Amino acid sequence: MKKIAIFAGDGIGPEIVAAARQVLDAVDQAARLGLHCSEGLVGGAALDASDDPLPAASLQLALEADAVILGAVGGPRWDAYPPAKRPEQGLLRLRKGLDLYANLRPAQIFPQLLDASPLRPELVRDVDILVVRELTGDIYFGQPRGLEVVDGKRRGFNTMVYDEDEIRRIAHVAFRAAQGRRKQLCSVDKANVLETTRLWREVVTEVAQDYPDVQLSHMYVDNAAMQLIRAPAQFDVLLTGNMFGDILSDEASQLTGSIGMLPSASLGEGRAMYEPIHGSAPDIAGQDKANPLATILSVAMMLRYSLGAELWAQRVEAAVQRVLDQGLRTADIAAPGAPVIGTKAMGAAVVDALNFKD
Ligand SMILES: NC(=O)c1ccc[n+]([C@@H]2O[C@H](COP(=O)([O-])OP(=O)(O)OC[C@H]3O[C@@H](n4cnc5c(N)ncnc54)[C@H](O)[C@@H]3O)[C@@H](O)[C@H]2O)c1
Ligand SMILES: CC(C)[C@H](C(=O)O)[C@@H](O)C(=O)O
Ligand SMILES: [Mg+2]
Repeated sequence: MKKIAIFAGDGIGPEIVAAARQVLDAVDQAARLGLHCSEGLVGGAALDASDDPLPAASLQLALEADAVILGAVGGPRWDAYPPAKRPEQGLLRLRKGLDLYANLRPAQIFPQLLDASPLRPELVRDVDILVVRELTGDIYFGQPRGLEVVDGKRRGFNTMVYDEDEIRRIAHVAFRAAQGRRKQLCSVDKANVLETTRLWREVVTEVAQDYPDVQLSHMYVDNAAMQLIRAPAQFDVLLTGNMFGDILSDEASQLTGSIGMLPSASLGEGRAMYEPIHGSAPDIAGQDKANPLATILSVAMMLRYSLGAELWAQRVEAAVQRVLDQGLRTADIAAPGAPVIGTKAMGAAVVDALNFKD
């Protein structure tokens, strides 16, 4: 038996997770994986119930699970909460508590959606990028941090910090990933200005010695942000820190047509969480409009990385291709004026496509 902890979270979280759960249940039944799924609270939903965005019981549930699925957290309802009590802190503490330092965010082009990308089809056609984002360090977690009043003036401060071990372990993940792909790794930093990322560049260069078959390049983050729009097909694996990875992966999602298409795996030693890269989308929450495919593709990543079910991962990915082939579109990936379907119908269509026999 494999234990799966599910945290739907806030906003569109419960809607996209319900759709992904249907897919997971269908696979579980067909493949006899023997999954045992338990639901827990994180984010705003947890704050409402317990005044803590990550209650101890939720962390425990995640620690005992073989894998975790997370929808999304946050929303305007909790915006005025102090920083440490915001829903997002629940997610960050969950990632840290499970030591999920490697966040893999694949930006893969679906040929059916070439028209949905704001970029010209010839620019994105050959895009296949894996963003490897460090997830438990950087300015997100550095101390000291805070808000204070100095000489009558309000001041906010955070600390960007990486030690060499943190950089080395994520670099190894990225090099190994590159070995299984096109063997090109671009490490993104701001080494011209920031000490942390100067160390980043040094350590990544040292780690490269262990991977002579991988071609390493370095790029400043401002240039990388520009190159992702100018010529995105030049990238294979993009290795970067927590904050740059957050921003660049949202940017990369647009190459695919929508942030609603980008799944992710957050991996540690023997632990893993699967989460779409997008947020709780308060503007469309509760309206059956959200695209559940990023979450469904995250389930495919879970089948691959945590459940040893590669064949079923491929079947889920093929089912997503099939619904796109059928022309089924949620609003975010539909051409202007074209018919759209809702979150529930998209989830059901993927389940149907799973059962489809050629
Ligand atoms: N992993 C997470 O839980 C996570 C990630 C990002 C943001 N957030 C939180 O979510 C809240 C909203 O943040 P935001 O608006 O900056 O980012 P967002 O990703 O929630 O939404 C940005 C835009 O993308 C759209 N969008 C996002 N996911 C979509 C989907 N599946 N289908 C269709 N459209 C989709 C939204 O409607 C919105 O217009 C904030 O509280 C933020 O902190 C959480
Ligand atoms: C909600 C927030 C903490 C989170 C992050 O910055 O990591 C989100 O933007 C993401 O990309 O998963
Ligand atoms: Mg983000």
